[in-house]
Amino acid sequence: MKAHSRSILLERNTSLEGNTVLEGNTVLEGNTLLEIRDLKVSFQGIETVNVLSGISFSIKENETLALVGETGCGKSVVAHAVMNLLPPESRVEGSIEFRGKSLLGMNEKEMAKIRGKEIAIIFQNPSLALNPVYSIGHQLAEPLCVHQKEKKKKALSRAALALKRMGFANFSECMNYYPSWCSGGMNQRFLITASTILNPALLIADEPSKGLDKKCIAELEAELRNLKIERKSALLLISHDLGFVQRLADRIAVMYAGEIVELADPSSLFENPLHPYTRGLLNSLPDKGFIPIPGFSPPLNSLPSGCRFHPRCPLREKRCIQIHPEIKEIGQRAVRCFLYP
Ligand SMILES: Nc1ncnc2c1ncn2[C@@H]1O[C@H](COP(=O)(O)OP(=O)(O)OP(=O)(O)O)[C@@H](O)[C@H]1O
Ligand code: NI
Repeated sequence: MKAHSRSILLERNTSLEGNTVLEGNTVLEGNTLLEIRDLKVSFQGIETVNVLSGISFSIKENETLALVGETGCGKSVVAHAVMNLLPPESRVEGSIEFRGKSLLGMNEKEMAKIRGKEIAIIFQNPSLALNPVYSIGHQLAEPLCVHQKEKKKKALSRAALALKRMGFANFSECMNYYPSWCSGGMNQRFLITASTILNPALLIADEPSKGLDKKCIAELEAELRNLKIERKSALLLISHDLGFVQRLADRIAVMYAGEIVELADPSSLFENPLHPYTRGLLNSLPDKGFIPIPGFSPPLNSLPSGCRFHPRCPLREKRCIQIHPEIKEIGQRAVRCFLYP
């Protein structure tokens, strides 16, 4: 079966059966929705900084893939590259395909048709993403008018229905609220309603749980799970919160200093982390004793030679200092480390 020869990082649709990914111990069937291949992003300023190097991964229909890693490792840049929202001073190489179509080659008009409708994003700061001068109802109805040419009245009633479906018992009242009247948690839920009102095949959520209290995080988690189960959406989930990611993701990609160092399903990753950085990251969790990884992530404009993690790695060998390791596939997972030949 061709599916056996596929790559774990890049799962191409090579057979009519579609591809499979591991979800815990169960196998998910589905077609590849998003495929990122050897993505490189640099920013040109006084000096050129290579922010992403050789990022490759794919997301299937209905799959949740999480990107985790310390601040500044490049998670949001991946999200912005997919949405074609990087600033003009950026240089992008590699390929990003959505349903087999290249997103990088698209002009703004073509991209506008995909944004919101096929791929939606929840940005890192919900209060900034909602417009303060329009009511929630207006902001929810607008994409329906723009993308689906819906009449205002019908769009408003569909918007109210979307809020009801999102679990707002007082959905009619919510339609008239303004973002400044509402809590961060509530705005985050409005934003998810707005982002998913057009039923996108892929939702990108950049730190959706940031700044929310425990109750709001639980609600958010239930909503994201709902999107997956009821609407069959795929999700690219970016988060610092490893517990949140563990509960929601089908696969987790661990990033360090602009590259993926490990990719695995949550139970393999949490029970048997392979990369020394992943091990360090897990040991720094409260229930594992809060042991921080010594040192800091290297600045992206002066990366160390060899393995980017070697200055902080307790297991480094001579070759780690000299040679940059490639990412290698081991069964259903992938790791970038010489410990795994
Ligand atoms: N427009 C830009 N110009 C120059 N450098 C940038 C630009 N945008 C991002 N960067 C740099 O790219 C690197 C990756 O940033 P990014 O926001 O993707 O990190 P992140 O992993 O999302 O971090 P966080 O967890 O804090 O959100 C950072 O070093 C950042 O300073
Ligand atoms: Ni970010």
